[in-house]
Amino acid sequence: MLKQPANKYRSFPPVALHDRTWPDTIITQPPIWLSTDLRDGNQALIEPMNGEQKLQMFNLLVQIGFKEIEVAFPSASQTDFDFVRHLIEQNLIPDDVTIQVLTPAREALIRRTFESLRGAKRAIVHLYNATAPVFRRVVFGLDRPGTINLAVTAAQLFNELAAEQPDTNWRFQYSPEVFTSTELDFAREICNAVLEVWQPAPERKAIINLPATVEVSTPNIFADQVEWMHRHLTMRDNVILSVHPHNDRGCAIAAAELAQMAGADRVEGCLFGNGERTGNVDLVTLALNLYTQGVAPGLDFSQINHVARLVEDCTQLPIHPRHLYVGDLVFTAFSGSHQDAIKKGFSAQSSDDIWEVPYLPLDPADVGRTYESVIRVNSQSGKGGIAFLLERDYNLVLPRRLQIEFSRMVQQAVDTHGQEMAAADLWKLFEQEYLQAVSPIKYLAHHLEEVDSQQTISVTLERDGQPATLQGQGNGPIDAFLQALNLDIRVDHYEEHSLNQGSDAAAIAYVEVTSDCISGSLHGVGIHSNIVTASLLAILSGVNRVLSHRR
Ligand SMILES: CC(=O)SCCNC(=O)CCNC(=O)[C@H](O)C(C)(C)COP(=O)(O)OP(=O)(O)OC[C@H]1O[C@@H](n2cnc3c(N)ncnc32)[C@H](O)[C@@H]1OP(=O)(O)O
Ligand SMILES: CC(C)C(=O)C(=O)O
Repeated sequence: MLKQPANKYRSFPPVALHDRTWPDTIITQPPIWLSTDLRDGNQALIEPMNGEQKLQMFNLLVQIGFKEIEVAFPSASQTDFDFVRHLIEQNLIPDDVTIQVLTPAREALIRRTFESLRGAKRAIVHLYNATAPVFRRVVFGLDRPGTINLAVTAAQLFNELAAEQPDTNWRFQYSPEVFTSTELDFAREICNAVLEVWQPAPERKAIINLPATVEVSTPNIFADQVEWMHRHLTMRDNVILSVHPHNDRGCAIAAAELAQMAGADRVEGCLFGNGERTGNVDLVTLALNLYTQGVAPGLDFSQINHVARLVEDCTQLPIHPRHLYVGDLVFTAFSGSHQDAIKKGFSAQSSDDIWEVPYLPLDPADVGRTYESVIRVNSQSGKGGIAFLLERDYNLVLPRRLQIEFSRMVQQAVDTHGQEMAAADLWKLFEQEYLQAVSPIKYLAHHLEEVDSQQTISVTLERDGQPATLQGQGNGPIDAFLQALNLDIRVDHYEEHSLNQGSDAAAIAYVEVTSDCISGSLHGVGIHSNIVTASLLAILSGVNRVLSHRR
């Protein structure tokens, strides 16, 4: 890399728009959406879609709710031309959907484009030519008037060819390609010249589309450019102002949002940001950004995984696991403090509240994702996440101090194996550590009697493989059992809850025990359909663990 990049690259000049209004605007409604997955998205694929894939994608876009879909560059290839014919001849375009096609400002290609649309009920024909100085100089060898002449001549041909097919409801769109690098006064001049030819009317608006063909500035500058055009275009009332951001600096989403604040009525882009180089603006993210601001986007992503898999099939491009809203990991927290806050957030959230679960800007259920993957445990996790998984999948509501104790064991296990632990792995470890702690003392049976509000217990145990029956008395079964055991072990804390519902519900008991022969405390856990038996099992689990942890 250069030590002095300024010798090779220059910064983008700001727009002199000191009374800009867009910073104070709030987006309260969705833009008109135009999907260009089948055109700009398609032209960026290693292998462009075949007719079957194009149809699959078209049907998906219709299902999602797009009303304007750029379906092809008909003069580019027979596949594209045939696809447009197929849609029209097979009557596959719903009445509320308008197809759009793109053509450069070249006579033969414009004629071929109109030919592809023969018999269409409605269509948007989209004309483009590059207008930025480097293109005028290097690509076309044209000065400003020459460039305007190219666009105007093409626009006139649009009028003529449309007149030859009067049964079609035509709408026209013009893009000064590379608008972002075009002088604003020239962009205005060429757009106005094209509008002059088309003479749009309120019931037949023209679309002026401002492409960030290459994103070259911060999004606030793009917003200034859009606001400037919004204010300076003639016939603005008869124009739908559209934007077409690419993502070269990674700001396409911001650019599209600020552009809407600056006056854009319409946004062109692709699902999941497919498109030339770094992609077109991601329409899924834009729509869900609106949704999480409480604005209905008019596009349905309630089964986002289905959309993602189909798009991957058609484009042969994988979606990154961290891709906004859709990636496999975007609703997943591994880190302990995040998991703790999410767990608490879920408990505090009720279904009719404003969504306020920490770290989750969107309820995964709204896009058809389950809560399954929200919390996953690895070496970065803490007690909150572990407790969440055991509660969600096994109905365990672990006392806080047991959470702390068990999370140390989990930490040790993930440190040793270096791998994620699923809920089933956590349960296995929990079972091993607490429920299978049956040595040296194993419970076999008990009998309990109450005499004069004193409990008398007779317990049959196996100690080091030898059967033994012990008797004890106390003011409750736990007290009586501890008396019967006659060990240096105290129960400091006891909790119990049912694991499932109904008459065959099992109970789980948790005890925290202390002893002079260990430092601190340890927990024991027991599960049984009889609540007293569950408590006795929990005490024995605690006792066995103390005996095996003895100093
Ligand atoms: C930013 C965008 O995404 S714009 C859309 C870009 N998409 C595509 O290019 C995909 C489809 N394109 C194609 O299939 C082909 O490029 C075609 C069929 C359109 C044209 O193919 P060819 O005739 O072989 O020309 P080629 O691809 O080399 O295009 C360059 C020529 O078109 C001219 N050209 C480029 N854009 C335009 C335009 N918008 N209007 C008029 N002429 C244009 C160039 O000046 C150049 O002309 P020259 O040959 O006289 O120097
Ligand atoms: C044709 C135009 C709209 C385009 O695709 C671009 O400039 O990126």
